[in-house]
Amino acid sequence: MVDYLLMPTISDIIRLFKLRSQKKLSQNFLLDMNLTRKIVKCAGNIEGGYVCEVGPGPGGITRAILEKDVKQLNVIEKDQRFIPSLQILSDACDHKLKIYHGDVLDFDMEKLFTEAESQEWDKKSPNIHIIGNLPFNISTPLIIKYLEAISNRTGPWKYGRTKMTLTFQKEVAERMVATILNKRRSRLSIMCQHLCETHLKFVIPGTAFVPVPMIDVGVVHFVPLRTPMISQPFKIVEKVVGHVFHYRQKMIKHSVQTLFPLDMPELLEKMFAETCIDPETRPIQLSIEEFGRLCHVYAHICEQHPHIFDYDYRSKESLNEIKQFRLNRRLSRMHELQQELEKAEKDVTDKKSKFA
Ligand SMILES: C[S@@+](CC[C@H](N)C(=O)[O-])C[C@H]1O[C@@H](n2cnc3c(N)ncnc32)[C@H](O)[C@@H]1O
Repeated sequence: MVDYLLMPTISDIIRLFKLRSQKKLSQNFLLDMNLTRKIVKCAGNIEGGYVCEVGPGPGGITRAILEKDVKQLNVIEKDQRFIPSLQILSDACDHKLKIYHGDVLDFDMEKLFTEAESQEWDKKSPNIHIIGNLPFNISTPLIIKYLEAISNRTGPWKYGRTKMTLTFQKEVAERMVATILNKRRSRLSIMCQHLCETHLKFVIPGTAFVPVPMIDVGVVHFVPLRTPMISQPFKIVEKVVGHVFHYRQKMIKHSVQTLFPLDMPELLEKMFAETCIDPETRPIQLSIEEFGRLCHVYAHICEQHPHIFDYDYRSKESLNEIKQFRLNRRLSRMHELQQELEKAEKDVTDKKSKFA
């Protein structure tokens, strides 16, 4: 156990190393050990376990993790300025703290846990944990990266259903746990909940951080599900869910259309006919099971038309096609109106000649 009485406090470290927070790295520190301990408590029993902390900064959460007598704590920090103070902590705890200087977005975590005991996927979770007060600017891409790894059972999920306890901007955390019909329901709700039990544990007011950010922060705990709720590859689910929420307030017939070229209307029809979903539903009204049906039909369509998966309605060619399609539709409507007008004029002329 580390004797913190002999260690500089986190505030001392910030002062001694003249560490001014860097906005571009979303540095908002937690100096209150009661809060850092509360975050670590949300991770469950980590004693004797292998932990990876993302963005340790001056080490508030790091200390709270070490207090739990873990077997090994790996930390990944991008800002070089924190490395010397983390090194002091590592020396004080018999080097069970391993420091990695780098960017967590392209860090291969799999290698960190080779000594840990793995568990079969459908058994209990291994004693491996990912914990972090995440930098807000990378928290969404990072959780999407981790969800993809969960789906593929790679990285820390090669060892079983590794749990995560991470912080997010409160609104983002609320989106992750939002259930059907909740106004916060979004792409993140489906992506998180189809792969994990996702719990918002508690909210930390922005005033608890140094410097104080403009936002409050939610602590979210993730436990991967034994069986994903949507049994399709991550990329298919990500694409369908992303597109469906593209027009949040509109009926899904508009957003689902963006998955397909306009000159293949039969594919859009197939999506609704085969899923038995009303095209006038709004995205937040769909259950995960209904998203699953949309993903299955979409995957089936992609098997039959392999180019469909790469179709991007925002590409220059697609936008030109959409413009051309709309122009043609308008021209044909004008043509119909002109024909109706000519017919009406002819009727009037016929009637007039009848009464003359
Ligand atoms: C919100 S602060 C949290 C610091 C500390 N854990 C705490 O709670 O006081 C985020 C930390 O992540 C680090 N960081 C930012 N971007 C990073 C990245 N791409 N990879 C690794 N660390 C990063 C920052 O330097 C900072 O130390």
